[in-house]
Amino acid sequence: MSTEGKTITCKAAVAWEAGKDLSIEDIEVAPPQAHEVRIQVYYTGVCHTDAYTLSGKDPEGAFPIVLGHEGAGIVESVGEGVTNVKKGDNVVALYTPECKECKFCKSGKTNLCGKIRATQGKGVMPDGTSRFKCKGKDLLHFMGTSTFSQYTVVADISVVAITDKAPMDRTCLLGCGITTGYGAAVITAGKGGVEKGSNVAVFGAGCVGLSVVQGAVRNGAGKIIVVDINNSKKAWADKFGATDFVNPNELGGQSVQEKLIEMTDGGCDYTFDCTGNVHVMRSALEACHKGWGESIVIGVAAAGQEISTRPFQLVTGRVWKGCAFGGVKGRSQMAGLVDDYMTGKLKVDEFITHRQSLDKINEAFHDMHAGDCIRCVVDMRA
Ligand SMILES: NC(=O)C1=CN([C@@H]2O[C@H](COP(=O)(O)OP(=O)(O)OC[C@H]3O[C@@H](n4cnc5c(N)ncnc54)[C@H](OP(=O)(O)O)[C@@H]3O)[C@@H](O)[C@H]2O)C=CC1
Ligand SMILES: N[C@@H](CCC(=O)N[C@@H](CSC=O)C(=O)NCC(=O)O)C(=O)O
Ligand SMILES: [Zn+2]
Ligand SMILES: [Zn+2]
Repeated sequence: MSTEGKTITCKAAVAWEAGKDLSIEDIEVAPPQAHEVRIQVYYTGVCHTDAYTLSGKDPEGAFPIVLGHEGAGIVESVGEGVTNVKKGDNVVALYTPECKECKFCKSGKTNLCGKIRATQGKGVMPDGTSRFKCKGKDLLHFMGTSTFSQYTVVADISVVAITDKAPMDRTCLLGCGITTGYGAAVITAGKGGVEKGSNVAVFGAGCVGLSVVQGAVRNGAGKIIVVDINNSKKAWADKFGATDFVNPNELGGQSVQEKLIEMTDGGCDYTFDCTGNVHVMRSALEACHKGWGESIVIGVAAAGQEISTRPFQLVTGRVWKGCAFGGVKGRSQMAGLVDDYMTGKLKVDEFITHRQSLDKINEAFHDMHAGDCIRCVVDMRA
């Protein structure tokens, strides 16, 4: 029996309040309105940003909410006026939408689309309302995607169709972590990616950091130095093609920036913060080469946290920049990433260290904090 045009009751992991476990609930998901798409979510990754918002440290975090933003699934139905995807398409949800017509999209300078950012940040659909209800209460949407529900509704500009040949338990990870790190290295850094032979340091060897390493390898970087406080990450760094590993806690009196400057004859051409720690961000900037070194902030830091350095660091030519979703334009560039995955040019499977079913999604959050987890994929149908 078709569910088109009807409210669907399904399971979802609801965050009722900050700092508490998610609760598996039956929720009602309303049909998609004009320019909206209802997706049956098959798989979702759990990203540190979900944990960050759940912790209560996100200034935009509000509750109750359906978190999750790293999801793949199949379009169940579309609202009026939707032309970019159709019922039955395999899709990836995009927390960085691409309308192709706003000032940002047309600028050619950024992947940040401005069309629905304000409502997305408030946890509602572009018309200002929610499609989720539980126990008579509206639930908020998260990052325009809310993939911790078996069905979700997203704006049509927040979804991209991909080949049905690609396994969804892998493509879900292209919805955030892998794309973010890889894009930061091949799109955001420099003038279109790190150049061949350049020296790179990656702070934090999680899914995002290892994806930066993957991008740096792809672009033929010289030294690729992974910096992490967890020695077990050395094996991971090696696996993805890093040339060196530094544990900042094992440098005696030397600072990590001094160590990296020493290792690279004056400093790195590119550094990436993939930790979300503002002190690490400072080290990453100061480890850059005088005159041209660029540091890219990817990590998300809590409300109230600020970065600082001596302005002299910038006066003498180091550059601080950052990116969301790696600078990748989801609707235009996702198919290329999926192709790269399917043809063996982009590692994805290698990031999956843990798997859980929806009813065990809180375990996925615990896995994430355990130190041996790169990504946990949650099967939303189990
Ligand atoms: N800008 C964007 O678009 C996106 C941003 N993010 C953000 O990127 C960050 C990384 O995400 P993810 O890869 O999933 O996170 P992970 O926690 O998996 O990776 C972070 C790594 O950094 C290590 N680390 C922690 N402190 C330090 C330190 N002082 N020096 C060096 N390494 C350190 C951690 O070690 P340990 O294992 O010991 O904790 C861990 O290996 C998060 O802040 C996340 O919110 C994520 C996706 C998109
Ligand atoms: N509400 C948060 C925003 C945190 C943030 O920067 N998010 C990234 C994506 S992180 C993915 O895992 C992002 O897309 N930023 C651009 C944006 O427009 O939000 C906060 O205020 O800290
Ligand atoms: Zn994420
Ligand atoms: Zn736009």
